[in-house]
Amino acid sequence: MAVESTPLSPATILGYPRIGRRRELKRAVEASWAGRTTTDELETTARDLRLATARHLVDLGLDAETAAVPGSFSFYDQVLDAVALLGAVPERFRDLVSTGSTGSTGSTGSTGSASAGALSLEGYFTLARGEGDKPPLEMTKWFDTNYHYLVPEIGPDTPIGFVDDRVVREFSELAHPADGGQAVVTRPVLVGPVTFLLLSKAESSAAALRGSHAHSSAAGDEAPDGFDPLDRLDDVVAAYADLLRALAAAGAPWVQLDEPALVTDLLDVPFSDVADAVRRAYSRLATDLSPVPGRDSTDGPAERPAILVTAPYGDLRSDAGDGLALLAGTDVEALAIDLVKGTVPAGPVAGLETKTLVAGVIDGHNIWRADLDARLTTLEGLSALGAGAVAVGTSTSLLHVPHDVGDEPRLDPDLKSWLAFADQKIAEVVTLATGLAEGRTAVAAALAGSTAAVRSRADAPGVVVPEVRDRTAALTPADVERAPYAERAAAQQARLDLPPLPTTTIGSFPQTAEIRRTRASWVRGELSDAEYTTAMRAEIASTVALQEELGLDVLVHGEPERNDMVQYFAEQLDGFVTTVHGWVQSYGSRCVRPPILWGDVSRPAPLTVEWAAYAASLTSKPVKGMLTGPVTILAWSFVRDDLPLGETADQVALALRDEVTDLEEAGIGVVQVDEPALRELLPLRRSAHADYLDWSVRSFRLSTAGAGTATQVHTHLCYSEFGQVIGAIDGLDADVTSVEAARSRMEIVPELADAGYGRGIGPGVYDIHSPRVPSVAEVTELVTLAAKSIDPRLVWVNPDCGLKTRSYAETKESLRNLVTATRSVRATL
Ligand SMILES: Nc1nc2c(c(=O)[nH]1)N[C@@H](CNc1ccc(C(=O)N[C@@H](CCC(=O)N[C@@H](CCC(=O)N[C@@H](CCC(=O)O)C(=O)O)C(=O)O)C(=O)O)cc1)CN2
Ligand code: MET
Ligand SMILES: [Zn+2]
Repeated sequence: MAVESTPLSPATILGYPRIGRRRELKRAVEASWAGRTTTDELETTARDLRLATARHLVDLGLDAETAAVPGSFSFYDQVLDAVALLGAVPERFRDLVSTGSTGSTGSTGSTGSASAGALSLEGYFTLARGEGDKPPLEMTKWFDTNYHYLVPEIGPDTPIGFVDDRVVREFSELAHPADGGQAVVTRPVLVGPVTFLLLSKAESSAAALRGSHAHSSAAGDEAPDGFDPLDRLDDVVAAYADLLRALAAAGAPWVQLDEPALVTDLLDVPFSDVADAVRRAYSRLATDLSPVPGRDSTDGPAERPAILVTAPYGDLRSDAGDGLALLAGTDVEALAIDLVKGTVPAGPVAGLETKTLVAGVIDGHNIWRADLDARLTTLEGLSALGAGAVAVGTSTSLLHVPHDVGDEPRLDPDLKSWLAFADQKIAEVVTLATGLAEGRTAVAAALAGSTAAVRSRADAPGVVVPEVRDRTAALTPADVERAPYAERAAAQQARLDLPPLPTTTIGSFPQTAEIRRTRASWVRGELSDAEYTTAMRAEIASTVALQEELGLDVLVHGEPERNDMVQYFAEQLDGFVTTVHGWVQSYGSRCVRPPILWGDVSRPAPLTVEWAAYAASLTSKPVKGMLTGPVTILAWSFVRDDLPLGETADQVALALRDEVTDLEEAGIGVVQVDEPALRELLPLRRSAHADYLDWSVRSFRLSTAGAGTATQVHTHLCYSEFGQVIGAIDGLDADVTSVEAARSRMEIVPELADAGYGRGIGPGVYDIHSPRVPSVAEVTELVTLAAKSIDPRLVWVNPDCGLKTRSYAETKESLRNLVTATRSVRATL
């Protein structure tokens, strides 16, 4: 087998959506979880999907033989896949592991402390979803995206070995398809060893014994003294070496190792430590293992495939150090760099002369059709770097974009001509590769089409709306200021008359299958607008009645009318369009359809007032109006690339500001503006933080500062490691801030107090990511803890986040316990 001679294809992508064009994988996975199908049936569906996808990518122009097609499938998450590959299972799940025969070709368990064993597919899902009293692996945002990965827990004794050859089987199944049809030689994609460990948290042995789990921030806090997951690098690398041997034996010419940890400063690891780890890992994998047969005058087979290391999501070079020079200094055969977010040096880079440079010139994280002419110029300029070869690629995996613009018949044709989803991006990559190899004339028609689309977009009505621009241009510092907090707090208490430790929820109540079915019928035209409104009002009425019965103090309408907290707003604002099939995986089987923000934003009519006012008409308790903030609307949409984000944020903020005024006029005295994505949009490089925090905080304040003194403004943040934005939380100037805190046992409260935060704070006492019902004792303890760390008059009691993904049974019981516990603590104040 002439594996050594396969050069990497000149046109490739770093990854492709795996959920399926019609969310086939989501449906199959959820059916299997619900027990409606067996795991064998799930495996079959997944295999069919992988085969069909690989052949589809070949049809789109990726080469079937030169590893152009990435093997980037996952049942749930690529980081969890690495945990399974390594058998790196936390103590509390160790009973799920079989240590006997694993069915693996290379299950030598290369190193090992505790014996590493393979997880079944059910076991794999159990790590993701928890079971009984065993909480799942924690979930957190993947770089600056709305994708969430599962956080590995690695301790000094965590088993680590090559225990699961799923990747090898997935390669072989496409290289030698059982149906005798088109074979595809893929490039298996794995999280690289350095990134894997940098994203892991230290497993606390104490927590492992208790069966509870260590908290998210300050990983290592409870872990054995001084242990750092990176201490296990040699073990992880040894297991990867075994995997690479197995892939080589199966005939894989290339493998892709993703190392995005190299583009961020946010992991709090000095560059010198990262550099040491990279050098050590890749000297073992790339230098010590032979990529060609017969090295050292032996007749041995190749020991590994050629290696492509990728660094998506940002710039490899920063003030901290030069990650490009670092990678170029290793013996891997190819490097992929992000040329959408990253920059290139002007001159040659030592070490690149023997490597293929995969130039990520097509944006994997946004949906605009590329200016191919400009991108070709960038590609031509890369010759200055002195790489052995240049291939064309995407900046990131295409995981973050929907499948196909052709699937959106309802989009305006002009607008459609400006867009490229995953399949269109593949065509762009292929065109650029042809243009680079054969010259511009070979792709003249495609270049002309791209240029025409870019021009038509720039000139289209709605892209620039003078009235919107005039309004943002006229803003003054006074527009982001409210009266002093003390004055507000007094006016609000006089109006709302709340008890100490007021109880509330974060907004959504369970999105039941019935609500979704009703909306689906309405979207299909089977229900009239009036019938749909009646159904949603009935849902609101029952949610309000439930909250009254439970004895909550500040009620919500429950958000039943929202398909999604961002899509719902985008559907009603000018400047956005939404899609029908544009699903993107957010985590596991959960998907979102990010709206497309294409023009200047304005609000043609009120967005939420009718629903909130209806809820308020049903109760004498205060009802909290519920809006999504400007930063989160941008973070979870595809944003325009022709206007600075800060300016777009101000446009959205002004639309929300008008909504706040309308809510006030409808008699609503409490308004919450959610900003769960404040942390997510934080730039990966520290040098960009001040500017980001400045515009994000300003736009939030712009959206809320029109509120009167007696109107109580709440905000809600979640999915956050708060440390990096703690100053910004104070800067938002909300009267009450609710935050995720149940799993970290309220640690955010003293942190906020130390940072000088002195307004209302609602640390979550109920972890809504799990079906577990918190007991009265547990909530009592958490509330007591919070009231000890900050002035108890500031403390609110609420769940961690909205209840939309929970069932009514759990919700009722949990909220009942929450109210009971609060009353008992109140009695002690
Ligand atoms: N945009 C966004 N990003 C976010 C969050 C969020 O809420 N929104 N939360 C965080 C966590 N991420 C999440 C992402 C998705 C979901 C989620 O529940 N997604 C739903 C889809 C939500 C939705 O758009 N629902 C639509 C469409 C629902 C649907 O699939 N309908 C069926 C038909 C309905 C039926 O007959 O049952 C269909 O189209 O086939 C609606 O309610 O109208 C899912 O994957 O299942 C939850 C959390 C972070 N990022
Ligand atoms: N108001 C929203 C809800 O309760 C906030 C969610 S934050 C992801 O669902
Ligand atoms: Zn939330």
